[in-house]
Amino acid sequence: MSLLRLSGIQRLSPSVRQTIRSTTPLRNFASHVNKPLQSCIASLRHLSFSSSNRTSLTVPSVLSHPKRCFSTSPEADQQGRVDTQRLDMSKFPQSHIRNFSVIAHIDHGKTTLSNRLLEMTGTINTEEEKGAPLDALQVEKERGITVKAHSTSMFYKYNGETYLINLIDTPGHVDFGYEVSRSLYATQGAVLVVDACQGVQAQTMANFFLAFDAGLAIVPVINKIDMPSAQINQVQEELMKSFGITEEETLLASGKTGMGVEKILPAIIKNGGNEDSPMGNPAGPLKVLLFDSSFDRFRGVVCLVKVMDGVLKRGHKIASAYTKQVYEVQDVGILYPTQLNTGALYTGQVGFLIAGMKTVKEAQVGDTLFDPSSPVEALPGFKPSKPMVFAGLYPVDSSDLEKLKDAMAKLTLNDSSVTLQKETSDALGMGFRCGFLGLLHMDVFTERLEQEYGLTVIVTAPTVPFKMIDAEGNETMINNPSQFPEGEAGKYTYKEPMVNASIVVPSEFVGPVLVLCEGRRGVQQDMNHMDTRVIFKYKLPLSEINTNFFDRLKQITSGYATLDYEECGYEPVSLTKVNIMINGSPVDPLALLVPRERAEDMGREIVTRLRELIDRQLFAVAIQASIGSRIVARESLSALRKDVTAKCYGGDVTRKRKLLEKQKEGKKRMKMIGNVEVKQEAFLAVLKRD
Ligand SMILES: Nc1nc2c(ncn2[C@@H]2O[C@H](COP(=O)(O)OP(=O)(O)OP(=O)(O)O)[C@@H](O)[C@H]2O)c(=O)[nH]1
Repeated sequence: MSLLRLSGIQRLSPSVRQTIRSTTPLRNFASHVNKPLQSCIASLRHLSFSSSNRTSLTVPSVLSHPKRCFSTSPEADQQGRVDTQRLDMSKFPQSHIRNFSVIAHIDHGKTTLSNRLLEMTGTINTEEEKGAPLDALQVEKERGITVKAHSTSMFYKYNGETYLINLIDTPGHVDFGYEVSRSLYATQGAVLVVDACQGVQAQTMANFFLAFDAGLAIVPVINKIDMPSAQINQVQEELMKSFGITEEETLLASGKTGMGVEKILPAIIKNGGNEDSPMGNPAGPLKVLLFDSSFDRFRGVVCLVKVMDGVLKRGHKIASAYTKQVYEVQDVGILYPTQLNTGALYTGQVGFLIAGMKTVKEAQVGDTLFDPSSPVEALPGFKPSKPMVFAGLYPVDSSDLEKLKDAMAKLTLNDSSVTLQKETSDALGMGFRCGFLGLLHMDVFTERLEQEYGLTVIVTAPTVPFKMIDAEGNETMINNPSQFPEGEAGKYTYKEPMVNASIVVPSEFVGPVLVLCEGRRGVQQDMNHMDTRVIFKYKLPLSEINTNFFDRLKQITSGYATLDYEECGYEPVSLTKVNIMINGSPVDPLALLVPRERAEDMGREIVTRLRELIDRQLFAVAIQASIGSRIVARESLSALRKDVTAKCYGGDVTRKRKLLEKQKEGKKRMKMIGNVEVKQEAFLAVLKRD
């Protein structure tokens, strides 16, 4: 068995190359395929996916450090466990280190498989630890999704030698793609997990090409082979057709039962050989890549680092290339799976670092840390993640504003991709305009506010960032419909963010998917057949993807379609604002920016939907949509008071109180707009489209 890696490019047959070229949704991979390896590496060095939100690699780490050092490793027991009390990290030279990420489409079983590996190597032992050590956030456990990449080290004995293996479990959802790209930067290999029932899906392709472009060794694993509906042969064919991965290269496993999992670590060690151990100069001046950071209430900022050259030791001084600040290393070690102080990390090793940084802003992801007495050239760094969805967050109870501010400040300590700005709404009072990576990211953030800080918030209709351009060509970003210059809109031109979307769908659903994409202003770029499935590539406005596109896609394909997308620049749009009024008063959080040609239809659709979402009140309610001063739609709610206690025969006070309490509970996520109660669903009515 051999690992697929950069040098494997030449092995690909012309038909496979063609398939990769035509089915590659996200990168211009084809341009590297036919070149000799040297020029291929040279061009990879200069790869800069400038238009990509997901991709932030610029120079694959494997290419930038020419030296390696080999010697022997320390003794471990048969399972690979070492005496953590006397752990000497200097005993793990580069030849005995493997750093790899686990990548896959969402729900294909990365976390389950990663946990199996930790169990197998004795890294986790107790039942509690086996729970879900790699999905640490409450929201991750509850939803069964990974939101943040999780790094863990383990020891593994192979052919009498102990290896230090660092595994990074990455999120599968497209919103958190930036976590995948920066994780890949700290690794030399990637385990590509593919569900045996679902086969190659949209994020399988996106993540494969991220890893492939970074020159990583790829270990393909067909997972969930215990499932009765597993179609191993078919998935194998898809891997061959999509990526040129042969049957001999593929491992079969089940993260759930543990079947076949024992072959994964040997594959990572053996097949890559020393070629896949991390490079770097152990005798060189200290150079450390900071690839992730989090905030610990007790310990301050915890950085995740990879030592590129030299040795990182407790007590030594380090400087940040980004902030120019100097710190003293207070603690350094590996995550096993919790922090284990080792006093030092050596070239090629991945672990944590605590250096008295006060906020995560000081711990800029992609930063280079070095010895201030021996300055080094900074690593190229990562492109910062850019928020693509903006929404207002308002406390249901206005007196919670300060609490909300504090809670958001704390949450953003751990999630620097969220942007915050104070805003005031006529209808909702004081709140915050927040920028998120996508709708799931927004959902997770608001859920964490509720779970971790007990705060209930109203989220207003999300909008994408538009560009407003004046006659001189000056650009202003518009993240809120209230910034739209209604009276003088004609003085400006507008641009909207676009995405390149890849959709994988069974052939029988081609028709409905075409109709959906065209209806959402999509322009087809490509369409390819892969056995019984079709891969579409569409250029679509991001605002269209954000309005229940994925839900509709799932509905019309009986749940089979998968979607991946990445930002691909801005295109002109003729923009206008639709205002919504309740009983004659404009409700600013319900306003939306839409293409002029769709504005009237959208106004009508939203007013109809709001009619269903706003409860009847003691008085009549009029809901209207207007464009400028022109009313384009109107719906009315007649007066009615729903008496929830009507069925309680007079005397039973306790029962009556219980019902009223229940009704109160149901009103929790509501806001009074004028004298009309508007519930959370109404604010998100704009997200729904037929
Ligand atoms: N039958 C079976 N089910 C599995 C296997 N591996 C994972 N699952 C199930 O598949 C679902 C998703 O598993 P996860 O490990 O959370 O998937 P993931 O890829 O980490 O998910 P994200 O990080 O959210 O993308 C869970 O319900 C698992 O129990 C397997 O080998 N066999």
